[in-house]
Amino acid sequence: MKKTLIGLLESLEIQGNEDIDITGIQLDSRKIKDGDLFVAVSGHESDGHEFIHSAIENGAVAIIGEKKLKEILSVPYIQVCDSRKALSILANHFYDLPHHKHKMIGITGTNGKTTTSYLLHHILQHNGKTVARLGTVEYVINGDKRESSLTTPDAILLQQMLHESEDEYVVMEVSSHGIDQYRVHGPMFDYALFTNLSHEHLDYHKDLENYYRTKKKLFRCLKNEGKGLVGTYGSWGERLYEELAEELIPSISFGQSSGGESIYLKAYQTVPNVNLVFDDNGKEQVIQMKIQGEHNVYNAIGSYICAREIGLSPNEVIEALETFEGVPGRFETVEIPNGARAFIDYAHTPDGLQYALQTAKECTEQSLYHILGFRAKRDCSKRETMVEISQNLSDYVFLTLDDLNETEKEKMLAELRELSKPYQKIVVLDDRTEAIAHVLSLLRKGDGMIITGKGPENYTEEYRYKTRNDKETILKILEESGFEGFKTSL
Ligand SMILES: CC(=O)N[C@H]1[C@@H](OP(=O)(O)OP(=O)(O)OC[C@H]2O[C@@H](n3ccc(=O)[nH]c3=O)[C@H](O)[C@@H]2O)O[C@H](CO)[C@@H](O)[C@@H]1O[C@H](C)C(=O)N[C@@H](C)C(=O)N[C@H](CCC(=O)O)C(=O)O
Ligand SMILES: Nc1ncnc2c1ncn2[C@@H]1O[C@H](COP(=O)(O)OP(=O)(O)OP(=O)(O)O)[C@@H](O)[C@H]1O
Repeated sequence: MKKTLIGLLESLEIQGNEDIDITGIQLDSRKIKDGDLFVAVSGHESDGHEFIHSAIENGAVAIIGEKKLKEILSVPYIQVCDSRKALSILANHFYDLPHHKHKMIGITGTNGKTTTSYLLHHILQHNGKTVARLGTVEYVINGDKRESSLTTPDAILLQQMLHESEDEYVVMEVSSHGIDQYRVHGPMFDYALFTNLSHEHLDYHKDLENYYRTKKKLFRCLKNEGKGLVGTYGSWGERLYEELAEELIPSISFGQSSGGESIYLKAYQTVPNVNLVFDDNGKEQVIQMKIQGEHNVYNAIGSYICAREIGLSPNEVIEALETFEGVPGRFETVEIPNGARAFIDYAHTPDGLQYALQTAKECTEQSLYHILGFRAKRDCSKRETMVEISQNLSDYVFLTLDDLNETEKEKMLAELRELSKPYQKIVVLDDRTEAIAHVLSLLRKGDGMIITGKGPENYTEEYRYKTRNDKETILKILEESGFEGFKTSL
């Protein structure tokens, strides 16, 4: 790709005569190549403006920043009000407004983004459409899988992938960080889907009101003909739906009750599998899925409504939903030959944990064992509530390590011990894989073990078992114990 600086600046409405070629845009001075434009942002950890010289040394031919510099640079410097916003606009233009090529579906909410994006991907693909999917687990473009760096990639990577993608549809998760940092910006979505909102990321947003307002901004990124799809099974969704109506942003709701919607849930069952009965424009429909849990009732109906809005028939959507196998690390099940079960789930918020444990409890006839930890340097204010939920819904609780995020192990263990103090049945174990081995040795017919927090994510710490993640650990221990014929849900 090649664009002129002045051509790019026109999109920012800044005058100038810097007639030089720009061959790439970078946010990180370490990634700069000859001919790139470097955008300096005032970050949360460091200040991008401090890396301007290093960017120039690495080959940057122009710099955009939001601070007045004390010196004159050897390359043009353009000062803007907000570097991240400018970056979003520039990246969009650099890659020729690639959202126009696709039907774009943005999914936001505290929980259920990944699951809903997988459901929609599956429904559309099952019906012969080509689909890109961007989110926490991976980025899939033109059928190729790439490692995901952030749930919502930065504006440069996002626009680059949208440009590269030849897919008709793009289903992407939009995090509140992504919205706040203008990784998405401007009218780029055909559909914006809100799943729910609950306690999460308060280290970043400070309170739920700010968190909500940030999520709501996604609905300002709808294209002219775009539509909002709002889960109203929680009070924040109800509020959002009302506010969008007041602001004349076309949207439809999905939830438990009929508030005049054309599609609404009539009844459902959550275990052994999700079964839904709902009304679609006066006709009763039934879906029998392979996945479990009340939360997946809402994820299924949200994806159903989106697929119907896109133009698929009820049968086309239902047939696809009934063949959906599940999402890696989202209530993934391992059937142990002695009649016990293990569940791996990515729940890392109080609300998600409530749903995950409730589902595990419903799937377990005897005792339920819960193994959980907390990622260090992430919203600590949710930890006490999560421990309380675990204490209430499981019979035995084991607190162990999650991603330490460069925190001292002893410091984290002390925090876990403090959290466990009020509860007698909570045990703190420092090796996640040993905690799994210990609980596996206790499981009898009818018992369940649920491990939450990491889903399919790989360990960042060294443990006794040299496995990469919770699922691998379970399978390795079962193999070593001589169990044969165990079945996994994915
Ligand atoms: C808290 C947060 O959101 N941080 C994001 C933010 O980083 P930042 O503002 O703190 O950047 P910084 O590290 O202070 O550095 C400032 C600038 O200096 C630049 N720099 C830095 C060093 C250097 O040598 N040269 C250089 O140019 C950096 O590239 C950056 O542009 O902007 C960066 C560039 O876009 C992101 O990579 C970074 O995500 C970090 C890695 C992160 O962990 N983010 C998480 C919290 C996040 O965004 N998660 C959400 C999902 C959450 C969820 O729903 O679970 C996501 O969408 O992934
Ligand atoms: N609709 C929902 N409501 C509440 N909890 C949910 C819902 N869907 C999933 N969960 C719970 O949240 C966990 C994470 O689900 P999922 O990955 O789909 O959410 P997410 O919004 O993508 O989260 P993240 O952005 O952190 O990856 C699941 O493992 C489950 O425990």
